[in-house]
Amino acid sequence: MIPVYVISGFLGSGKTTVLLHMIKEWKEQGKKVGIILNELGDENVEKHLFKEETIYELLNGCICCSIQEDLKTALQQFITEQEKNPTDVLLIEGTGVANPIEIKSTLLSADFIDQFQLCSMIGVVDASHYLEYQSVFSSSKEIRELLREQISSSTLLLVNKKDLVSERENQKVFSKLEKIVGEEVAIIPTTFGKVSMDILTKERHQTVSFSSAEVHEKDHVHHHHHHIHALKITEVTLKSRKSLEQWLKRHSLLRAKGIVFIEDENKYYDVQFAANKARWHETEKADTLLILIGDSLNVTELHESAAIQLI
Ligand SMILES: Nc1nc2c(ncn2[C@@H]2O[C@H](COP(=O)(O)OP(=O)(O)OP(=O)(O)O)[C@@H](O)[C@H]2O)c(=O)[nH]1
Repeated sequence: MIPVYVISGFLGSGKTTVLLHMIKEWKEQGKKVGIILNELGDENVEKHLFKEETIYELLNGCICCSIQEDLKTALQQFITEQEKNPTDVLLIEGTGVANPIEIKSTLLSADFIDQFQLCSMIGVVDASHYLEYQSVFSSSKEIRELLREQISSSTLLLVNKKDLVSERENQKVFSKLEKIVGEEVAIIPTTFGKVSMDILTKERHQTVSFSSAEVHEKDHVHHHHHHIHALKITEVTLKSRKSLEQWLKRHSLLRAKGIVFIEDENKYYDVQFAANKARWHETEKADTLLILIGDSLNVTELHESAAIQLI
């Protein structure tokens, strides 16, 4: 049976960061890692990060309606590929708006239960935005419910971005999370997802393998998160980095990522915008594009505004 680790968490919480950390550690141990990535939007802008791994992508994941079918196909492909190209461990990263219960129930279904061993459901929480996302004043009911689902289905919680919060706030987030998951689930504060592999890979299936009746019942609850949209803009040339940051903030986007060309500097950048902060890394020449993700986006208006003010 192939060990599987599922990484879930809200948009921009640090899932990919944790994933890269785990891959690096496993590679150092000589293990071969397979990855299934589920991206919102029909393009995986982070593909360049996984040059050496075998990736199975579920693009344009409209989570609740299609993920299970797509995931089944990807898992079947993975099993077929195992014969030629054996992998020691499989990592699955959901989109920031996926409900991990759907991933869990697929892995525990009759088709796969003998092939995969679900070792842990790792939930990543952004400590610097948790309280805001839980507040009735600053987030929608949908986002609050989704976060709760992501948290309550985890068997290990990483409270990431510890560097951005005070000890007091960290403690507050910790207590709130403990109320949801109880004392059995370890809650570990992290910065850039750094945590020892012993903690990450500790077997936690007592809590993972819940009864088949429960899986069945949960399977039939449909969780719709259709208000969260992804929009792709291609051929992105910008005057300055600042102009994009201001534009993203003005439109209250939850998340943006992509590769853009900055005219003022004559350089290409990989940009990651999460929790109202942008991070820039210079990159090689590439096709430019931006994926924008937000709650109840007005797609037409955004396209028009981007065309006038941005590009
Ligand atoms: N300050 C700080 N930034 C972090 C930390 N962890 C991740 N980041 C940054 O936060 C941004 C989002 O991180 P990702 O790992 O891409 O988040 P994700 O959960 O995969 O995001 P989605 O693809 O939207 O689901 C990136 O710019 C990271 O470099 C952290 O602990 N502290």
